Amino acid sequence: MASAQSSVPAGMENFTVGLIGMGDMGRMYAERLSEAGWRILACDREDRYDSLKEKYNGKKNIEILRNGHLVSRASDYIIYSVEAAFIDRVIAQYGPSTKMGAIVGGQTSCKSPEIEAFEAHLPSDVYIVSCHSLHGPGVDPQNQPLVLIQHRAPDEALRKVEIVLSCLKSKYVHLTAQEHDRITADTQAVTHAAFLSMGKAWHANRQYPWELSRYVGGIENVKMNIMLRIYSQKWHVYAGLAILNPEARKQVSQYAKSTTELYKLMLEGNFDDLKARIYGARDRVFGASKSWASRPLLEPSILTAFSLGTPTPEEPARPNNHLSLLAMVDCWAALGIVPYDHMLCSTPLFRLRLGVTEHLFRNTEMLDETLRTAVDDKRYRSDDLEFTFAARGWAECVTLGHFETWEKRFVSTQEFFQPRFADAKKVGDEMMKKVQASMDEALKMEDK
Ligand SMILES: NC(=O)C1=CN([C@@H]2O[C@H](COP(=O)(O)OP(=O)(O)OC[C@H]3O[C@@H](n4cnc5c(N)ncnc54)[C@H](OP(=O)(O)O)[C@@H]3O)[C@@H](O)[C@H]2O)C=CC1
Ligand SMILES: O=C(O)C(=O)Cc1ccc(O)cc1
Repeated sequence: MASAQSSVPAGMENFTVGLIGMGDMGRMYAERLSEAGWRILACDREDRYDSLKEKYNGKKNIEILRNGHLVSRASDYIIYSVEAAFIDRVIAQYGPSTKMGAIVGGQTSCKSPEIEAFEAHLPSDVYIVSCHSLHGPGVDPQNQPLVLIQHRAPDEALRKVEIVLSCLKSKYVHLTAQEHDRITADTQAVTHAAFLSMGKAWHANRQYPWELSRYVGGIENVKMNIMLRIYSQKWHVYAGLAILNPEARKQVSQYAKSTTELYKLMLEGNFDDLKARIYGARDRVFGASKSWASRPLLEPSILTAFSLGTPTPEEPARPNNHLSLLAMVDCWAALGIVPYDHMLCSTPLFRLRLGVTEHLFRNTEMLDETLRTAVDDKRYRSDDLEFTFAARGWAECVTLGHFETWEKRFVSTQEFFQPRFADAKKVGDEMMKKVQASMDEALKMEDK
């Protein structure tokens, strides 16, 4: 069964990997693992059996089966790659068919419900080792973090999972389910709230921000690009991550609270209190971090490279008050979160989101100009009002656990920005490559 470039070690030639859910992540795993020589049994919903079978017919060690029962009974390691909101239902359906002694894991972005479902529905004679690739399906997994959760399994089972997934060339991070959920809430949930709100605010004002002025600075362009990238993904990925993660609610609510309080200080024209609050937050979030002290996540030249147009005397660079970024740091400070503590578990997009925030806070002159603009420049008031509404709207949705409302909010804005996604992806890939190269360089320096 092993292919020419097989990475299947002796003794595991007959080891079979089962994939339930052949969406973006499931397909990425199926294709990469099969290329490394592993035998794959995979399924999606039964009505996709014929189309999937045709797509993978006779190719790359992948056999498509009709449903998860057939995958579960014949696989030695089964990965559920379905929507987080369905995980309980799907595991309840197929879990009892799991082969005796097999290893089972899931790819959902939030681990508490997944682990609960495994415990509730899997037979006691199977092992649980879960996983989470901390990147989207279009990103090369090499050197990206891959969380492994040895929940109910001997070391030998974990070792087998490590061997199978080694072909992804990711960096393993071993965590408990609870640690995983805490870290992803502190990093992804907070920063998603910021960029989801940004998109909603622009949409509410019916603005394509890149069309507002002839010169768009690097920081603005990176912000827009990250926003577009988030809205170009499937809604359920971000909804699941926020709504189902028991740790995320507090973070998303605090983000809305921080936004509202900062906005009120701006309306009052209270420069001194705003400055004291933001400087205090900066010191708490960035002050003790060694990596902040050593080098920036985003080289300033990267940001400059992504400016659009050139400032002219008629169209000079226009300062912004960056409420979205100020609120992110205020939120982390209020919750005692230092995002650098979680860099081992950071996604490429998170590094970009933190990088752009860090860029603003590293530069005292720019930060002061931002605070001045916040108080003095009334041209941003309506954008910021919409932004504040948006942040509160997302927080309410997450607190109430309303998936349907969340979907409607997301999809309506997704439709508004749809025409820009293809271009944004090209530029975004370029940005992430540069951030990755800069991080690899920093790691090399630390190793010396
Ligand atoms: N996309 C990302 O960036 C990342 C996603 N994840 C997580 O990985 C998981 C999968 O995400 P992703 O691949 O992007 O999502 P997709 O929506 O692309 O894939 C999920 C697939 O599972 C299918 N499915 C649902 N129910 C069943 C069932 N009973 N049997 C078989 N298949 C079923 C879905 O069908 P249908 O569409 O009809 O429901 C869909 O094809 C999610 O939990 C997500 O949070 C993790 C890391 C990154
Ligand atoms: O938004 C991010 O940080 C991403 O890089 C995309 C992503 C979304 C969900 C995940 O579970 C993992 C990665």
